[in-house]
Amino acid sequence: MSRKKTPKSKGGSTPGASALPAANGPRPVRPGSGAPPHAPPLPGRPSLGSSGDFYDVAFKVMLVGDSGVGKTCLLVRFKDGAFLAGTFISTVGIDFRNKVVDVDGAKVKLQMWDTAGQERFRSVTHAYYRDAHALLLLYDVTNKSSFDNIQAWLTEIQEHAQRDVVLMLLGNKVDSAQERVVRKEDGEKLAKEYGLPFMETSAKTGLNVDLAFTAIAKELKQRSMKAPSEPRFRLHDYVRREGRVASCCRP
Ligand SMILES: Nc1nc2c(ncn2[C@@H]2O[C@H](COP(=O)(O)OP(=O)(O)OP(=O)(O)O)[C@@H](O)[C@H]2O)c(=O)[nH]1
Ligand SMILES: [Mg+2]
Repeated sequence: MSRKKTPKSKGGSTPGASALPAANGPRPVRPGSGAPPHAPPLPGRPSLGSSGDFYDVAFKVMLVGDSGVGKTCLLVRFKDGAFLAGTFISTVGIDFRNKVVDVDGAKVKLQMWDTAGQERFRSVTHAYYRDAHALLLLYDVTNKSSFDNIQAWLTEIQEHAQRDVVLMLLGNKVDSAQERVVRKEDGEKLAKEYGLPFMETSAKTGLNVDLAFTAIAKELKQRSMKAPSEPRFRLHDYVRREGRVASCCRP
């Protein structure tokens, strides 16, 4: 996979681009951050997390992609069911949130790492790749350069993440139909090229947000706890079958 040179995204940065602070500079991370997770997956009987949550197994899920594609909003939508409208506050370094989800009777704790898309924090995020069990790679359907940069992100993932990391491509902000510049077909084509499961999402409306995280949780849970008699979970098929299409306006 070769690193593709691409122009800088609007308000964002590319992996491999030079470090340039945002025009108005990043501000501190949003409240609600927890302590960094450190435990490996823990198949077995329920454990008690530091925040008092019981779970059977824990996994680390990392969100990556250009600055402004909606990583933090996607995470907040999944965790709290809310949309962070208003002023864009760029993530500084890395932020952490936990959520325990029920997957086929098992309590799966997702330790979610929200990375900064800005290039100047890239060395911080590099350190976390190798411990991630799953990666959600986002682009913004209203921002062509964030889509063009996916190839460079994949190169970065290949360099720093585990070989068997679960990876999913998400095209976010599909609610912004008027501003859409990346067609769903283009996302599908790219995903197919790299053998990735793919969905379009909206942190604003919640479209496919729970599904993306649930699909990841199912895949990871099966990898660590699958009973011999249990049929194999097929992530691609699940995502294709369950994924919803934005109800309006294809370009
Ligand atoms: N319309 C629409 N806007 C969104 C959506 N998701 C995020 N946004 C907006 O896009 C901007 C950036 O969102 P963030 O979630 O902060 O972006 P990020 O990827 O975390 O950016 P960095 O922290 O800099 O890497 C904010 O103004 C959000 O309100 C979405 O699904 N639809
Ligand atoms: Mg962010």
